Amino acid sequence: MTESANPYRISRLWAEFVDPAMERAYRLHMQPLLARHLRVALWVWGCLLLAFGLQDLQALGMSDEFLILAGCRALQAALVFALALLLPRYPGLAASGYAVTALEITGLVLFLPIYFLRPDIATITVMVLALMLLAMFLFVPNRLKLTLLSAAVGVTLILVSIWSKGLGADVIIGALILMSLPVVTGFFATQQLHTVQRRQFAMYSQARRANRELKKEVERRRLLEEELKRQATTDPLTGLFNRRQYEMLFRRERERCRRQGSAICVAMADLDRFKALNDEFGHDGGDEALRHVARLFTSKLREGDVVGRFGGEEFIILLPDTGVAEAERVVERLRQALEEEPLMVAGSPCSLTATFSLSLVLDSENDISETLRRVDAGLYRGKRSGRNQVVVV
Ligand SMILES: Nc1nc2c(ncn2[C@@H]2O[C@H](COP(=O)(O)OP(=O)(O)OP(=O)(O)O)[C@@H](O)[C@H]2O)c(=O)[nH]1
Repeated sequence: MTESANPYRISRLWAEFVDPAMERAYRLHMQPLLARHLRVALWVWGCLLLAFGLQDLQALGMSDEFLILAGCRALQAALVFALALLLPRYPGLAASGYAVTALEITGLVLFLPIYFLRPDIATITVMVLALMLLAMFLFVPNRLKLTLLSAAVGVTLILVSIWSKGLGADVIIGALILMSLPVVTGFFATQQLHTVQRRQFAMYSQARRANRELKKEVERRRLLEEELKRQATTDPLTGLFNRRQYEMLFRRERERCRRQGSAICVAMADLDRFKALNDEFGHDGGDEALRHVARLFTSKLREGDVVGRFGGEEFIILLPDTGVAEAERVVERLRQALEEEPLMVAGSPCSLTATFSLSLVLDSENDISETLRRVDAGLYRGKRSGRNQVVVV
């Protein structure tokens, strides 16, 4: 992957993902946490504003100066609490950062009057502002570039205020150095924190993506395995069990019936004069007829019964837990259904019958081929004596 195509690349300066979509995904992921942290910061901020108001009252009494400062603090506290109350409903306000930035800049503007109204603590005011700048970086969750914008506004405002009071360049430079310290410290500390958080998110996203790919691969392999198993066990033309599978099913059912003391019968069906049908409708028409027979047999039998394709136009039917009399009824039902169900081959109706032979599996027979030898003889008899009938051997 080239550097520019890497969606996890983080800008060194602003500690944000270069890819806007990834940055959006990160902020959406962090939104609940950011909203929670911001709420706490806002409540602390609002309470501090009110506490400072009490201190102003103590120092200034009920003077005009106090009322102006109190008005500024009350307005700022109201805005801070309003955002804190809005956050649970609109957590997106925390992730975008614009609302917090507007609040920070308003806060800095409303903080300034104290510098003019209480000249006795002007130096302390500048130091408090420096602390506020540091707190903005470290405790108020916001995007780094937006916090830097707020800090730049704060520094400019205080420097202009100092200048407007007619103080010398040395004082202005001193204030600038004092302000730079928290801004630089806060900037680099936040930059590191944001970079680490985004790296963690990148690792989390990569792990999630790898997990998704893995799940897809597992599903693909499962389907492939199922398909391979289906191909290994079924006849591709009719979808019926192939010889290997019905021989295995015979052994299993034979064993189960033996344990449970129940009977098991095996039947064979051979389509009558199938060669003629092939000759008349072509090989494709013959295939269509074979699929029709497979569907018909499967639909007329019980779930536990087994239908397989022996080869060509011959079918095998295993009837577990079934005695000869019942098996004969079942097979006769198949014969009649085949005779009666309309079969359309290549759009034309065509009559199709089959000769059936069936037998009970004897105690001595453990392999289907032993039973089939006898069943096959019955089939031969049925063909010779007119076809379209059920022979019990
Ligand atoms: N279309 C198609 N025909 C098949 C397939 N397998 C075997 N056949 C055809 O089935 C026909 C079987 O013919 P025969 O064994 O002579 O038997 P029949 O014509 O059904 O005559 P009887 O069994 O005596 O009633 C042959 O023409 C084979 O080519 C197959 O998969 N598809």
